[in-house]
Amino acid sequence: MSAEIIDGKAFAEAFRGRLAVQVAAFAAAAKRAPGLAVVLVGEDPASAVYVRSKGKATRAAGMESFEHRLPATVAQDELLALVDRLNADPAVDGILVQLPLPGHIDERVVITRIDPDKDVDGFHPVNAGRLATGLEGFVPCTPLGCLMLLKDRLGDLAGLDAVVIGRSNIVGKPMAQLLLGESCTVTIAHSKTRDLSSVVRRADIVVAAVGRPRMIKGEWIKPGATVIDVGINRTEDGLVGDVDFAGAASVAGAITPVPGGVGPMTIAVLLRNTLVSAHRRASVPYEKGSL
Ligand SMILES: Nc1nc(=O)c2c([nH]1)NC[C@@H]1CN(c3ccc(C(=O)N[C@@H](CCC(=O)O)C(=O)O)cc3)C=[N+]21
Repeated sequence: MSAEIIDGKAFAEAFRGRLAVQVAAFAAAAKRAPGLAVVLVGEDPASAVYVRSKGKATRAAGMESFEHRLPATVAQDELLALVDRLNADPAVDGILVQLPLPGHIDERVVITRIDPDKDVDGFHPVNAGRLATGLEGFVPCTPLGCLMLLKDRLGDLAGLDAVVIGRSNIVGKPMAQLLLGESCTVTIAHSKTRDLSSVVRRADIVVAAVGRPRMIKGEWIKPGATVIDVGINRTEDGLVGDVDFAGAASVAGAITPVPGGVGPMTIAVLLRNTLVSAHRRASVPYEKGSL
């Protein structure tokens, strides 16, 4: 058996096309475009690439992109002052401070300074709490993108066994919350989990977000399972995921590739969250479920 390859790149492109139509409708109603501010501290080349592709995608969807570049040596207070200005700027619906930040800056302090209602990354503890308690807020882009791919393939997820490998605040924990919200039976596995292969073998849905190249082996996968690979690891053989793709693709029912799977969904959901924020802030109603 050979798995269906879930084409996240094509899905994200189609989704961004639908978003552009909804952005135009928002702009006509609100007399302004949705605005996303991206803050990049330092010159990390990989981060600079992401920030550039976010800016391109933002403009292509008809939104305004405000890019702020600060030197790696910037004082934390100066970064916080920029966040304060963006919080107060009516043209800014979404604020993203690219992580990681230089060592002398406390990421938690910066993230908690962002207005939770502009926190389109969904990283603010208020948004984590809203997700955990079922309140409206912002959900982190990568796990929400993974959920969109899962629902597109599987429809109703209720009752399915889901295993999330990784417990980060950015992917693992919110992914588990989302799957729980869909009435999956959710297991969160991590580096201290005993007998990981047996835990993975139970799962109808496997989400791998550990950041270790090809750690999840094909023999661990239940035949027919859906495998979502969040890992982006730069290795000597190029970009690889957390899942041994060749091994898993021979047993899974469907699997996301790296690249071209989850990554493009992250940016598409960032635009989606920004448009949702714009609607809420401008009190322009939108159809729930259409975004
Ligand atoms: N506050 C914050 N929010 C983020 O969302 C955030 C961040 N900081 N810091 C960096 C990571 C990384 N990230 C990616 C987004 C898209 C791709 C993506 O589209 N990847 C392509 C491949 C790109 C390549 O070739 O490198 C793919 O998987 O097909 C990857 C990684 C968002 N991040």
